[in-house]
Amino acid sequence: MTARILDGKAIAAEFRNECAVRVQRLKEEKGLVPGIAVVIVGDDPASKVYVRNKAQACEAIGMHSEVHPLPAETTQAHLLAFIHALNAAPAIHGILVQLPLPKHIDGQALIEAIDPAKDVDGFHQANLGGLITGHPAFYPCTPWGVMKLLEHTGIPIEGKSAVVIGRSNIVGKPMGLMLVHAGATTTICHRKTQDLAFHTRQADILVAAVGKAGLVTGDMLKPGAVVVDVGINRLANGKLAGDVDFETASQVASWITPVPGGVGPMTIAMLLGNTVKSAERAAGLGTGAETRIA
Ligand SMILES: Nc1nc2c(c(=O)[nH]1)N[C@@H](CN(C=O)c1ccc(C(=O)N[C@@H](CCC(=O)O)C(=O)O)cc1)CN2
Ligand SMILES: [Mg+2]
Repeated sequence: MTARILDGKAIAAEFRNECAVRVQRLKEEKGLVPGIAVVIVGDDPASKVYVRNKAQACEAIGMHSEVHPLPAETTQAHLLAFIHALNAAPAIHGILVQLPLPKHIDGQALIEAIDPAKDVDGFHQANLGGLITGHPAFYPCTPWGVMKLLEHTGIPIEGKSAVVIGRSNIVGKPMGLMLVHAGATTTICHRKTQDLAFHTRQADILVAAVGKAGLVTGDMLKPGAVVVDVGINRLANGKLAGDVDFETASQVASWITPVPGGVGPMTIAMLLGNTVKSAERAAGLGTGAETRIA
């Protein structure tokens, strides 16, 4: 079998176009421009690129975006005060703090300081907790993007066996919950899992999100599996690689995401979706139902 490519770049572009229409509607009907504020602390080169890409994507669909670069030595107290000011800013509908943060910063405390109604990353405990009942204000962007990619295959999730590798708060755990809500029998594997291949071979849907280049090889897959690679690993030669060994996995899977061009672009597109949703709520438009996953 040679897998079909789940083209995140193209699917993200389609979704951004839908967001652009919603932004236009907000402007015309409510005179409101959705606004996002991104806080970045320090000089992490990859983070700077991601933040720039987010700002460009927002501006391209007519949103207001502001990036607040702060020096690595910024104090926790200053950051908290900064977030409180953004919470109170009426032109800002979405706030995010780019991760990773410098070691002296308590990132979770910053996330908890964001108004959950503006937490467009979906990382606040109120939103992650809301995933249990299926009704968070916002879904975390990466797992929500994965759900959109799965939807694109046209393969029903209900009743399928899903395996997520990775148990982070921002990808693995919310991913598992979203798959459960969609009706998959879901296993979350992680670094303590014994015999990873035993689990992955049961998976109709496999999501790899550990940050270990080439961890999943073709022989670890069930033939015909849908394989979604969240990993973005920078190799010594400067190239990017996913957590999945694309060459061998694409011989066994039915669908597979590339790296780059798979999940990454979806993460940014879903951030736009969350921010537009927040602005729609502020304007009294929409019910939120369109972001439901189950
Ligand atoms: N506050 C947040 N911090 C981080 C998040 C997040 O969702 N919120 N996720 C990642 C970084 N990230 C967005 O912030 C992100 C990473 C990668 C991509 C992307 O499009 N990747 C490209 C490849 C880009 C490259 O060349 O390096 C791809 O996969 O095609 C988008 C967003 C951690 N921090
Ligand atoms: Mg990708």
